[in-house]
Parts: sequence; structure tokens; C-alpha cells
Amino acid sequence: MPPTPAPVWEIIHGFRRYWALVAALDLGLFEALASGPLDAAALAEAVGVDIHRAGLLADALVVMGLLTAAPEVPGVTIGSQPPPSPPGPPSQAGPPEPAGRAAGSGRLVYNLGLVAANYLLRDGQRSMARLVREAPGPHERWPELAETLRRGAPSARVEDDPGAFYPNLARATAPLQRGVAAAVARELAAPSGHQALVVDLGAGAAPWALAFLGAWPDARGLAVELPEVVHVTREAAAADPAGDRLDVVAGSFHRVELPAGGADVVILGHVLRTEPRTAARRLVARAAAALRPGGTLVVADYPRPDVPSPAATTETLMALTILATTGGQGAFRAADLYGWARGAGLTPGPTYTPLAGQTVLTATRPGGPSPAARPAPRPGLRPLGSVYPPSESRE
Ligand SMILES: C[S@@+](CC[C@H](N)C(=O)[O-])C[C@H]1O[C@@H](n2cnc3c(N)ncnc32)[C@H](O)[C@@H]1O
Repeated sequence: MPPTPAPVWEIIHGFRRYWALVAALDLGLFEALASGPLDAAALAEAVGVDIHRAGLLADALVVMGLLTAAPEVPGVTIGSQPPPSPPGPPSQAGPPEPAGRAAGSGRLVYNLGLVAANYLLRDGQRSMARLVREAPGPHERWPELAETLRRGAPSARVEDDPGAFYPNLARATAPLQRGVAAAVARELAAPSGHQALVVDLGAGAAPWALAFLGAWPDARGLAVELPEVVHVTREAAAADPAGDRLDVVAGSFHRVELPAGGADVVILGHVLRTEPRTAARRLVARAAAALRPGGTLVVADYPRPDVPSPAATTETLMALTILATTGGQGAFRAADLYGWARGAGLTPGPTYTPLAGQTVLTATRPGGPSPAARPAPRPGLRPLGSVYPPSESRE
């Protein structure tokens, strides 16, 4: 007996699911449900789409686990009521079907699921709403993937025109990364006895630098970002209460002068994966040279797993995205990073896995305060306190 073709359908459905989600975001469908459940008629009116089409999109989102749908409870008013029946004698076809009626069922009432409530509202604290469009990289690169793999590079690389893609990506990724970065910052003790310096290379909207400055109220920061993208870093700093402690420098992290031996933390947030291996190794060495004794290198990324498995879907597909859209080599492995860090004189420290597939690797410059004053970091995977403390959670 051949196996079921369901896995192939699932892959095709991935395309459909993605575009259904994009449509829902474009229509503001999640916002329409943010203040409570609506029946199909009210939802249709809120998103400006006729009831049949809006209902079908909502049903698809239910199937995808982003909305819930339950039959209306008689006597309970939810959102709008169905529009009154048009005046005049019933037609040959019988009375009009009540709004929102699916064949054979009662009227459905739609509600936001927990994932949508937490991640898909545009102004949510950890919103991924903008990231949905940006995360696959420029969409037009995907249909040419076979040719890209043969040729060794896409027809246009993101880094050829950083101002076209990175500003939107940087803004889109910041809300989620801010929570991750704050959780990591809580794990690292703020140094005492001097004003701490936090350096963020390829800062984007600076979720990492600003989270550290939020956690370490006496620290100052230095964010480096490309001239084509640096307005995003400046915008983010201006909007943040800790932003007046962040110096923003326009330039390449390969060339900008860094404070030799002056930083307590250097962050490489999602930048190594797009660099060719020799450039990535050099960048780790630059970051290491900027650390003072006892200082910590923080690398947040999606390292390629040693063994592919469904459990490693996120990081494996992220690596493929890098190949499809940039001149990078499709991500590095954790062992590569530790090799580069050791080569630069650092000692590997704890590793955290804040979100599915995402790994935060640390390495420390030997020396600094005695272990009594500051516990020596131990290598190995460490649980990270909740990325979202209960008080911030909608769940
Ligand atoms: C994926 S975003 C990551 C932003 C942020 N660090 C984070 O973790 O959310 C990568 C950022 O690195 C910046 N970048 C890429 N190459 C760079 C370079 N040579 N020098 C400075 N920044 C660079 C891009 O402009 C982009 O904002």
C-alpha cells in the first residue's frame, strides 16, 4: 500500500495558509475581533468584504487554529444581529438564508484564538503582524530557488540594496525580539563598579540594545547599523525611554571603530547567518576584541541543526531562506560559532533557546570580576526564565 498523499497536500496548504493569513492581516480581520466575538455579518461589515467571502476566510482561519468558531447561543447578542429580511413577498426560492449560516449549521460566532490574540494584532506588544510579510524574505526570490541553488546565489541579494528590505524587516522583527532580549538581559548580571557598555552590531530597530539598557538602568549603549537602515535605529531609540543612553553610529560592523576592550556585552543579533563564513569568523573576532575581561558575547540566531528533523523545522527553513535571498551560506552551526569564539580567545558560556528554533549563544572573555562577585558562566543549555512574564501575558 502506498502512503497517503496527505504530506504533499500539507505542503501545498502551507502556501494557501500563508496567503490567507496575509489577507486577514491586510483586511484588519484580527483587529475587528480584538474587542470581542462577532458573527459573520458583523465581521464582514468590519472588514468591508461580503458575508460569504468574509465567512470563508474566517473559516479558513479557524481551520488554521487562529480563530475559534462556535454556534451562536440563542438569546445572546454578539456583535451585530443578522440584517432584517428584505420587505416583500418571499421569492420562489423560499426565505433568504440567515446571514452567516453555513450549510446545515446554525450561525457561527468567531473569536480570536490565543495565538492570534498574542502575536497577530498590529499594535500588540509582541506583534508578528508585520513580520509575516517580511520573514520569508523578498517573495520574488522563492520561485527561482532551483536556479539560485544551481547558480550559488539569488538573482538579486538582499545585501545589494539593504535599504529596500532591511528597514521593514528590522521594524517587523523588533517587537518579538524585544521580549527575547529582555529575558536574556535578566539572565546576565549587570556589572558593578563601572558604567556598563552594551554594543549592538547590526542593531536594526535595536530591540537588543534597548532591552539591555532597560534592564541595566545605569548602562549606556552603542548601536551600529548600515547608513541605509540607520534611520530605523534612530527612530526606535527616540521612541524608547532608554534611547537617550544609546549612541547610534551609521556604518558597517566590519569597519566601524569599536571600543577596544571596553564593552561589557556585544550583541550579534541575527547578523552572522547572512555573512560568508570567513566574514562571520572575522566579525566574531572583532566583537571579542571589543569586550572587556569578563564581558559577554551574545549571539542570537537560528543555527543550523546537526541533524535535520521535524523538531528543527524553524532553523532549517530559516537557513534555506538565507540561501534563497542573500549571498550568505545558509547559517552556521553552534559548533562553528563556538570554534570562532574560542579562536578569538572567548570561553563558551550558557546557551538559551527562547523561542522555537531560536538559540542565544554566549561566550565570555576570561578575566574580570572574581567568581565570588559574579558567578562564572557555565557552558551548556540553560532554561531561560519566561520570555513573557505572566503579568505581560494574555494567556
Ligand atoms: C535580521 S536584522 C536583525 C536586527 C536586530 N539585530 C535583531 O536581532 O532583531 C539584520 C540587521 O543587520 C544589519 N546589517 C547587515 N549588514 C550589516 C553591516 N555590514 N553593518 C551593519 N549592519 C548590518 C541590517 O541592516 C539589519 O538591520
